[in-house]
Amino acid sequence: MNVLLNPLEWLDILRWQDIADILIVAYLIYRLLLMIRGTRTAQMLIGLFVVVGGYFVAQRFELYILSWVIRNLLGYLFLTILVIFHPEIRRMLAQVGQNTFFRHFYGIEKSQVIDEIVRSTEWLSSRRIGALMVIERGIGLKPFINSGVTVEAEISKELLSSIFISGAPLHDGAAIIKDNRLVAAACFLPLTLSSDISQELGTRHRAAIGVTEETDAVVVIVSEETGSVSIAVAGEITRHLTSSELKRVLKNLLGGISETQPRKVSRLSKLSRSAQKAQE
Ligand SMILES: Nc1ncnc2c1ncn2[C@@H]1O[C@H](COP(=O)(O)OP(=O)(O)OP(=O)(O)O)[C@@H](O)[C@H]1O
Repeated sequence: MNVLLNPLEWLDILRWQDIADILIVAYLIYRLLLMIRGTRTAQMLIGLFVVVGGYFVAQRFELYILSWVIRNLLGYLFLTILVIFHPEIRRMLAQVGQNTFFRHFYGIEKSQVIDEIVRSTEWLSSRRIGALMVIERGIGLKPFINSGVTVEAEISKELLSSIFISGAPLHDGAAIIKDNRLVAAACFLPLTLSSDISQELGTRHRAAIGVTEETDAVVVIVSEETGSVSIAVAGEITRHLTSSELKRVLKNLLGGISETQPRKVSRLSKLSRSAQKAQE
């Protein structure tokens, strides 16, 4: 195909499929950029572009050894991308599966679990008992479940609360909820390495953010120091929630409305309003 055609000639040979093709690819790139914006993946992607750019420069100036080295490196590019971006790829695929259309096939009913979680956080927060509750969504949490102690029990405010009482054998670590059941406690989660997080937040909050960077889980945190309740999702934390705010956000995230994008504290009211509308 002659790429030096003038714009009118281009219009002549362009099929509707080509336009659809371009729009789909542009949309996918846009979604990808949205997903990685502000994350360490964005920095890695820039690094990758620098290497690819280096290759073209080396070719242009006939630097044969450098070209050879970069060409061999790029040979592993596909594998490298899979390894570097595997959390994003998993999250992206899970988001596709969580699309409202697909939800109709497996309809998640979590309202009772949400009530028990909220009642438990109220109880824990009023007594300043630290807690970390991870709720599995699309992406399996098996490695984290395996790091703790199997529980396999029906969720109740009493059970959840008693797990975190200081000195209880399972209080240290995270409780994991899967398919409306408490499956494990005392689980170890990966800590986030992000430097954007407030210095006030210690390892409990860092672990909550860490697991949401790698998976699409929703994490509820009660601070032992302040009693403050927070929620973490998609690598973002929203702090100082009241019980009704927590309930609304959990309903929004687990109860049917697709909300998997990173959110910030300032988005809470918007999030809550949309959840409220959905309830009406
Ligand atoms: N990687 C981890 N996985 C699971 N739980 C963890 C992890 N790291 C710390 N925790 C939990 O957090 C507790 C320590 O919390 P720490 O005081 O350091 O954090 P914090 O964010 O300041 O929370 P708080 O506001 O409750 O004090 C540990 O006793 C443990 O229960």
